[in-house]
Amino acid sequence: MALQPLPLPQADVRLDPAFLPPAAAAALLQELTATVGWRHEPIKLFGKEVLQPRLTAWYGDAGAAYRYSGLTMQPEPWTPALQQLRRRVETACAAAFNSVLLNLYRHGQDSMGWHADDEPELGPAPVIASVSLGAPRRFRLRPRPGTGPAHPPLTLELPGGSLLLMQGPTQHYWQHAVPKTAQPVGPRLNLTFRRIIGQ
Ligand SMILES: O=C(O)CCC(=O)C(=O)O
Ligand SMILES: [Fe+2]
Repeated sequence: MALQPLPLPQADVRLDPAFLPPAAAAALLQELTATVGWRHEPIKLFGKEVLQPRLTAWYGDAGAAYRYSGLTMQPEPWTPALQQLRRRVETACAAAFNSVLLNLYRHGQDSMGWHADDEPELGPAPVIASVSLGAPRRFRLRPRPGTGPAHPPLTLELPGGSLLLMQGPTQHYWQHAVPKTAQPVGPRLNLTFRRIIGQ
């Protein structure tokens, strides 16, 4: 299959629900779950430090540092499995990436709140390629409050092995989220490949 565009105004979002063959997706999920250096990072929420509702890791080229809360964060070096996936994603997206953020949603209570990936390090039109492994979870898109187009929110189900590409003006005009679910769901591992520009 190939990437198919979603009909959203002021956005360029494309989905391939079957990017990785099931056996390859299952093997990669198993390998990454076991070998990635997962962290449980705190975030500030309304002035209080709480743990993020998911585990994270960050890999990339040595030059792909980014600033976060006044700290310069250095990525872990690419593992062979992540490097191979990066090349495959680059070919499918016709884009180059120098880092990947991994999120492990351990169960239905792990989630990601509404946000846009619009950090200055990602440049004016970020290209974000998102690979999902494991349990399917809902992925929501909504117009950015204030600047987004008048359009209802959209809910997608991202299955294991899928590839979602967000590029062009998407991060300017839209936000996305992975809501919690009361359903019993197994772990889901998501990788967002990014290009960090200019140090
Ligand atoms: O888990 C997902 O599908 C989304 C992850 C995401 O939005 C991010 O890492 O910025
Ligand atoms: Fe995001």
